[in-house]
Amino acid sequence: MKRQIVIAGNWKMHKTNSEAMQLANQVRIKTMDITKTQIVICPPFTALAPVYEVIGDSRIHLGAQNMFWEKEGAFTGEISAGMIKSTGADYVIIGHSERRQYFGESDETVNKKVKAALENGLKPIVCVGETLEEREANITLKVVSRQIRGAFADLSAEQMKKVIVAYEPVWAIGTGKTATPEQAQQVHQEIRQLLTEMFGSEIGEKMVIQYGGSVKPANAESLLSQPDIDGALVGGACLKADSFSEIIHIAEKLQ
Ligand SMILES: O=C(CO)COP(=O)(O)O
Repeated sequence: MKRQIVIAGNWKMHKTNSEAMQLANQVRIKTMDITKTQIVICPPFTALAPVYEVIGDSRIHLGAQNMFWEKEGAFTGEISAGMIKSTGADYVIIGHSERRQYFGESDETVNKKVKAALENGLKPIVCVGETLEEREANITLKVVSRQIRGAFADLSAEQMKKVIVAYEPVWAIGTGKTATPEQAQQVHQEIRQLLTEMFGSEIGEKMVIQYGGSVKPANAESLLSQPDIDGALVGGACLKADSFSEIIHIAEKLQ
């Protein structure tokens, strides 16, 4: 049986508050018939509270795109897990490749953030993935394993029950180049095997592993039909309610 599919939209640095509320409302209306698929939308920090007003207690969950690991203090410009939680969000994306590439995030900082998120009742969506150079050098598995071991160092199996992993090959993000379903499935299977080794078969079996990288209505079905692909982390296609809800409806039919 397929695990529950989780479709998350990473809005990245898009949408003013009024635009964000409009998009969230359109997504809410277009997904009213969805009962099985878990939907998460991740607007920028500034729009979290206003978007929560729109989605309220609907089945749509709210997530942030990043956070800092400290509780509070003199960290100008940073946002804590508790602050995110207070907006109504219950998810947070951690270690996105854009954060790693442009903002110096490392496996170590990802690990600190994952721990702080869990301590504050936020479910982390932890991103891993190789660059094109790494794929061509045949070190995809090595890179992804290092990222997984680093991100989840010192965590218990109990804590891992709250975690989602997103495999996002860097070369497929925003490029229109998707990993083929077979390429993605292979890495997902390897990630699941590694999680089983680290945390036992229950975690390995139940872990939701999303695929991200140019997911759109045209390729969603072939990706989501793979046995180890349990959802999608959608960038560009989540900025339009039509394409995002189309992906969600494709997921709904597969369960
Ligand atoms: O980075 C992504 C989601 O986190 C994927 O972005 P695109 O869907 O635009 O390739």
